[in-house]
Amino acid sequence: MGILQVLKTQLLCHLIICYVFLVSGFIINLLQICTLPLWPINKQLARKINCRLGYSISSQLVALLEWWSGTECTLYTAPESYKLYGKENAIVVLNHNFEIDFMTGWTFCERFGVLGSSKVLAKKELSFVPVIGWMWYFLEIVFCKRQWEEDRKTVVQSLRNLRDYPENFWFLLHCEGTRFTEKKHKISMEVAEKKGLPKLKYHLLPRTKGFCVTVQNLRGTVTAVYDSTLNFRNNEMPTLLGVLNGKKYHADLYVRRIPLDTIPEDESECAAWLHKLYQEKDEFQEHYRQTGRFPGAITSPPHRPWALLNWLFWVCLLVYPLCMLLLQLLLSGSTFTVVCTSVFCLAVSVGMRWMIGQTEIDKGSNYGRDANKQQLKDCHPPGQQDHAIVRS
Ligand SMILES: CC/C=C\C/C=C\C/C=C\C/C=C\C/C=C\C/C=C\CCC(=O)SCCNC(=O)CCNC(=O)[C@H](O)C(C)(C)COP(=O)(O)OP(=O)(O)OC[C@H]1O[C@@H](n2cnc3c(N)ncnc32)[C@H](O)[C@@H]1OP(=O)(O)O
Ligand SMILES: CCCCCCCCCCCCCCCC(=O)OC[C@@H](O)COP(=O)(O)O
Repeated sequence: MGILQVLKTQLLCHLIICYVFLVSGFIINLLQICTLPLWPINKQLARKINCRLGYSISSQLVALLEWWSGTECTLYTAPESYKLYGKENAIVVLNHNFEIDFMTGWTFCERFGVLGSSKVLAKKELSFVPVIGWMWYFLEIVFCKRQWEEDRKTVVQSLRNLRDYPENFWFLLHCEGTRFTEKKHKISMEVAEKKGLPKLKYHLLPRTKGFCVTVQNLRGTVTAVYDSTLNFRNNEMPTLLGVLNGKKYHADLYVRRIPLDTIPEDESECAAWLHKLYQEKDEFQEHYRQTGRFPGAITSPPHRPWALLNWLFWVCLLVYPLCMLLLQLLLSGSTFTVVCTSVFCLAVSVGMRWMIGQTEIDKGSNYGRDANKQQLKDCHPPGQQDHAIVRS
């Protein structure tokens, strides 16, 4: 192991990275608040400014993945589709199996110049995560409680707001609605069985409502669906802590560009279309499992330097004052100040660890596991309900 690799595993480095992320994030959140008076005067300008500010936060995670951990991101796609990436609005349908799939998605956004404007249908809980969740308010991210009756109105309204968005954007949908676990998979396949749908081996059954409503409301704004299937080589199960420790992973993403006008307008046909898409995605994963690659040509988009430059800018700006502060603190000789600062640093570290915990699958929600007992009941014929509940 080289010196650099050892350095990457050091707690001090992690603390500095987290400090830079947090402090720069709070500064940017503050700048985003400063754009509030601009919204009623010049909404499009406010949106463009927020895209740049948002970029300055999310690109730090891209820099961490690309430059710190050196993770390789390979794209399998048709050359004729490749030409259009970044030049049109698109809905991205992505499997949800990995703790860092959001970072990998962001890395592809960065390579095609749509990172600042990228959107997602995200669970409401993420809006409370400091820095990223707060940044998302200003980027008009669509949040859902994953309770359709409550979500219907807000999701439709938020999608309609995106119709005149001034920048090209990719709107990400994890139609499975939650990350893959064996338990959730088992329950989800029980639902599939009851609905007479073919079983999926590598995916949970997709929830169709979010997809159908997105297609409906963004028709005319978005030109294509990017069916994206992600996997990592050699059965790697990447984690954010692994990335922070400088571990190099190998992401493979297979993307098919599907023109939006080929997707049925009728809701039940649209839902059936999505179920069929997930069956195809399952076959691609099977192909990957068997051959170690996806079908199609490899057309890896080049690295761009901007994420790294942005990160270095914040490091230069924030690390020097930190050193001065710590030096002054030590020289002050006040035990009280030193203890208070240590407690403060400890609290920040705990907060940071909590944020990282948001990405961890084993700390994930019960959605699709226990929370959907009622829905499972609805799918079961009378008499079989208790069995399903006990197993959930
Ligand atoms: C060239 C490169 C291309 C691509 C690059 C890749 C990516 C880059 C793109 C963009 C990046 C942008 C941002 C990335 C950054 C961060 C993202 C990080 C994470 C955020 C992600 C999340 O938060 S995921 C969780 C929230 N999102 C969703 O849930 C979306 C999917 N869900 C839906 O659409 C739902 O329909 C809903 C949320 C709108 C409503 O939820 P609800 O639970 O009420 O669902 P339904 O009413 O649909 O559910 C009931 C139906 O489901 C059946 N059911 C019951 N139990 C189960 C079960 N266990 N499993 C499956 N199905 C079940 C039930 O029978 C009902 O069936 P119906 O037939 O009646 O619908
Ligand atoms: C350079 C900085 C290093 C420090 C990084 C701190 C990062 C904090 C990141 C918080 C961002 C959270 C995005 C997580 C996305 C995600 O994957 O959410 C899960 C949901 O889809 C589904 O949840 P679930 O139902 O629980 O599976």
